[in-house]
Amino acid sequence: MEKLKSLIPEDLLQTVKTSSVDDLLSTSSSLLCLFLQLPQFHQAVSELANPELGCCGKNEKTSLDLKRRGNLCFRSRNFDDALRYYSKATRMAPSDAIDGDKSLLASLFLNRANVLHNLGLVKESLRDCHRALRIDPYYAKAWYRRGKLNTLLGNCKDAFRDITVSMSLESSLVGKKQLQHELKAIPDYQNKQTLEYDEYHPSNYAGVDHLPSVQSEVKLRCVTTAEKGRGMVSECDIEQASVIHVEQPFSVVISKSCRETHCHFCLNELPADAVPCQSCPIPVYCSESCQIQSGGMLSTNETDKHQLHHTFQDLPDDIVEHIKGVTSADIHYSETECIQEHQHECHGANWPAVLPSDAVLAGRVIMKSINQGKTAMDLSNLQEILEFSHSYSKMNPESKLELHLLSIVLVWCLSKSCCPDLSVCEASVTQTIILLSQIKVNSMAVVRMKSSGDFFKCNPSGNVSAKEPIQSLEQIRVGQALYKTGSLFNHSCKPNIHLYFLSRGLVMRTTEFVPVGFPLELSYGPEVGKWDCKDRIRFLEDEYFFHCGCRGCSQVNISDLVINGYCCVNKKCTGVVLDSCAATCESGKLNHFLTAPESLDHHFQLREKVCANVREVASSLLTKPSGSLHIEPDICLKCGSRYNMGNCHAEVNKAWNHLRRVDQLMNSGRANVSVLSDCLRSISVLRTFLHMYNKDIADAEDKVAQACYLAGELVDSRKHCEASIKILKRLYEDEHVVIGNEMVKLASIQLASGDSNGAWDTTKRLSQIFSKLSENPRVDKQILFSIQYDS
Ligand SMILES: C[S@@+](CC[C@H](N)C(=O)[O-])C[C@H]1O[C@@H](n2cnc3c(N)ncnc32)[C@H](O)[C@@H]1O
Repeated sequence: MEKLKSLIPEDLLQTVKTSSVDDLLSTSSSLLCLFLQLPQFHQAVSELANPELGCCGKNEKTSLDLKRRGNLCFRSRNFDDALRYYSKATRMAPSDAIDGDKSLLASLFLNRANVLHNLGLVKESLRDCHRALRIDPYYAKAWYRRGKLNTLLGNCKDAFRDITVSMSLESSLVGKKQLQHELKAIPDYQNKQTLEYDEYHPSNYAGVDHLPSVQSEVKLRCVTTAEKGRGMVSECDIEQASVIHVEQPFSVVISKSCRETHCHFCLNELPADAVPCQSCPIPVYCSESCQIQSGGMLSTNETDKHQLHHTFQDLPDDIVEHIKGVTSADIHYSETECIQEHQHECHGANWPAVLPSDAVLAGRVIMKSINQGKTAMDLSNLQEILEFSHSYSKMNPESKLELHLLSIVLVWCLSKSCCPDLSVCEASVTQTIILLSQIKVNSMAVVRMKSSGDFFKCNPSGNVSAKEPIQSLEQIRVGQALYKTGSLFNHSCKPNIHLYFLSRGLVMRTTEFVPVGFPLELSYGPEVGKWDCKDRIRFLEDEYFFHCGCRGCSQVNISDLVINGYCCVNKKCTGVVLDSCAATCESGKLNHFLTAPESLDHHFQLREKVCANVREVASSLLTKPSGSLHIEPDICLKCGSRYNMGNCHAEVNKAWNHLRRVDQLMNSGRANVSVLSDCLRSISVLRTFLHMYNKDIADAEDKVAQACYLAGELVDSRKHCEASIKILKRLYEDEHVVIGNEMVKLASIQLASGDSNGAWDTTKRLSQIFSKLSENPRVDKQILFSIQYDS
């Protein structure tokens, strides 16, 4: 993009950077005219769009080379590396490539099945045998391995049939004899039931999670207001933790950082036997079901049924039926289920691998609209059909230029690599710029909760030393998706709904009781308690182009008063002192303070139900009549004492620098007892100057807990972790996920120190928190596991 930018004359550059949405046809036209005449442009885009110049096609030679390396690793019993090489080789192998007298792909699946078997991954290994047999039904070794694996799994009837098929394909007498021996070794198969269905058939191991149902009584309505545009409100009273909305995405794309670790369709973590796209090496899927729904084809060789009968004519009918059952590609999806979002990307060109996720997502939206016959080939009606809002005119100049360049490149790439009818003209570029700006404000990051390391692997008996970092839950961004109705929910820094994802699906639940007529709002990122008010406002202006006027940003709340607050000079006073920056921001809210409409007062009282000692922090402010409220910098909000901040900023910064250094030492595994005394000194400095509920102290306590844990000082570790939780409880509501995350750490410390009763209680509490927020089986499973382990 930088190269393209340098080709634009200064006056055109300025016109583009200062353009409004009404100027887009003209700015797109001028840029297109310029670029289409320039050889440098043609060279740059042909490297992206021309499949001949791309490196995103299958490559037999590379696949064979990877297979050879896999074989070497296998021979030296380095199974982990062998698995990696074989998996890479399956991605590069063309479906028609032959190695010796076998299909390359089938032999790779069987080799990988051997590795998986050696790694103890029996089910995964069985699935790979299945894949090999679907491609080559006459693959004796694959039938043999399948038989061995089925024996291991107790599927004796299947094992008997598999080995019988393998024996019928074996030409040598010695081999036949040996297999006969194996058959006899299968435990009393006649008396064992075979599985009702083949558990390892592709149609039976779809990785996609099912979405819960919306509560039947829940009714939502879309309303439009001058401040926020469209938004969703409740048409009835809605109880806390009700599922209010579920939705599959209009379009979705995997994050670049997760391309090797997560399924490109359902976005769940990849199993060891991931399957590649049939036509290109870019995506990998957790199962055939995801592979097909994404637009790929099943790796199969629809063998002539006649020939099958002929080859296996001496075998009994039930075994021939077994062969047909195992080798057929019996997995069907209706046209609506096959989303085919990837199909246009697998022509070998580089652009899907190189362009940013936003652009790949835009490409998917465009191709979906074209394939469904909804948009013209100059995309002129794209904006109307999508109906997403956008804020192009409010974007910063650099972003406007970026969007122009990206749109021209994307339209060119789509047209040259997969959709020749798509016209590269000012209309299509204009619509693509609008689409990209819609993606900016409407797309959601699809996230997953991930625990660091094996969850609670410490021994509850307490005799395991704490060498690993404390267990914690973190969110990872696995994809980016557009949801048509989901995008109508506005933002609030004090949200009343929480969203989570199951596979690609979006689920929204209320986090509190929502009265009829009240807006249903989620957080786009910043939340009261997590960020201070000015940072939240700045973030939303930069990323979403609006000035937030939610109740968190327009009404005084305790969290915003204390989050960056200093303590009062009067050591007996619990009041809070604000610096000038925070005081300006908070006093701006006073106009709105206590002016909420009568009908909503009850709701606010519920929200502001804070424990007595937190209310005390700003008690004078909270008890004064709204007209006489006044927030001044450097003055305690409770007792009015003046605080000369003097060098306290410098002292606080110095303490933080110490703590950051400890962080680095911990990350490089060099935390020891001597760094602990540094930590404790720093905490004590922070506690001298900052208000007791300042978020910085909670963060510092968390770090110190981690350092103590690594140094084996488990009693102190627990003390600091609990101190962090205590502060978080002042800043957030009791059952906020942030508190849950800190409790995960506490439970892990308790387990390591042998306090199984404490860990049991903590785990129950955090399980309650997570179960209110999510039905994500991955998170629940982890929590459940810890409970079972401990009990
Ligand atoms: C995902 S859309 C939400 C739906 C949007 N209101 C509509 O009409 O389509 C995000 C946009 O809604 C508006 N918005 C959302 N939350 C807001 C808030 N708290 N205050 C002001 N505007 C808001 C902003 O324009 C933002 O860029």
